[in-house]
Amino acid sequence: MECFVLCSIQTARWHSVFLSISLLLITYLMTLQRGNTGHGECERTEDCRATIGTEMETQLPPHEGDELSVVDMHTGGEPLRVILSGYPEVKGDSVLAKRRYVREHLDHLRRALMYEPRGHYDMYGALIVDSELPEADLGVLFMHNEGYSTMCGHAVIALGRFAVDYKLVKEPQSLETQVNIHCPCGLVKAFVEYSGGRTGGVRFLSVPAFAFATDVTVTVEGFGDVTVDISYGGAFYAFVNAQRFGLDVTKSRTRDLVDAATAVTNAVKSQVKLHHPTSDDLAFLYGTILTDGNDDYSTDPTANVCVFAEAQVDRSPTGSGVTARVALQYHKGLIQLNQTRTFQSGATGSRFTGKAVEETKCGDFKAVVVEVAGRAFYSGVSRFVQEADDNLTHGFLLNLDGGHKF
Ligand SMILES: O=C(O)[C@H]1NCC[C@@H]1O
Repeated sequence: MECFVLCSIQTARWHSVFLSISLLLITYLMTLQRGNTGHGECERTEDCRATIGTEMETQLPPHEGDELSVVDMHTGGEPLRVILSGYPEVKGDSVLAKRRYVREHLDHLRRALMYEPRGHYDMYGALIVDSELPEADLGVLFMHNEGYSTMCGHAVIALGRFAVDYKLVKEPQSLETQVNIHCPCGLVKAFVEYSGGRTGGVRFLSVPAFAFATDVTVTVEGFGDVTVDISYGGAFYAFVNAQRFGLDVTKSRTRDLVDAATAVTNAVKSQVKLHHPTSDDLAFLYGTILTDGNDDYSTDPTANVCVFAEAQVDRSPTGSGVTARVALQYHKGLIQLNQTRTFQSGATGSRFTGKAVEETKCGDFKAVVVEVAGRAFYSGVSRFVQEADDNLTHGFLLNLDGGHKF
């Protein structure tokens, strides 16, 4: 009897321990099933994910000020961050005046979008603005790691698609839709392929391009006297065969190519005075393009690497650089009108084509209209925010040689 009672009590104890463990286990499993997210209304993990997804689309995290929304694209690997919202009104009665305005009053937004943590050293951006030209479909300001460019071919190729896809121009009627883009250097005409409801490759006719000076000798720190050509394709570039530095644009270390090109840029900036017939705003050296030296006409591709702004490396063959290089080749009698050449990026191997299509003038310079063609792709959309107590929110660049830049 005594044993029966004791044994019953013991059995009851075991039952209650078993029951408690079971309850705990069931609660734990239910929590797991709910995703343990705090979204009590969703019963299953998939429902919770869907709920979070919907909320992510509509709800921003804690922040102060306006969000900055963008569409990210790339052309031959070179990024283009197209800014959709977040900028205040850009004042100025011309695209060039607007470029001066953003440099003086809104540069913190360039740094926020181009620099880390939202961008990176080699990020590139486009801000769509109104144009004073009646024939322009849109105006654009270009931005990079140092400031604001006057021309950007890879961006024009991407913006051509963007303008059609985002209905900045009327519905495409034919296999090619024209988009007139007013860049700081002038009106650039882009032609966007359109078929089966999708936009595709883009060709553009740039502003008059000309050889500014050939066989100019400058003294380059670390390399001695170097002979360069200087040409304009909406922006000024110095051109040098990479062999001069014992380098190969497709095989050498990018660091070595950047160092040589940057040294040339510094030398030309300090030793050669540039001028442009239509505006002083255009009269500056944007960068140096190292080439493989294959400038005689050939159906084979010719490679180059463009180092522009503050030692920024173009992943694409550089639309404005191709324009300037074609003008230089034409000036030297190495190519004829309508002879198409293929230009390959030494950085990624991506390709553009380029040809001179018409002779023209730019002030006293004999110039050519150059057509460049390439293809851009979409890579994403983002909504960026800033928190007032984040002291890195305005952007910074990590300097590999030490320190950082804000
Ligand atoms: O394609 C271009 O013309 C541009 N790419 C980056 C540097 C140049 O602005």
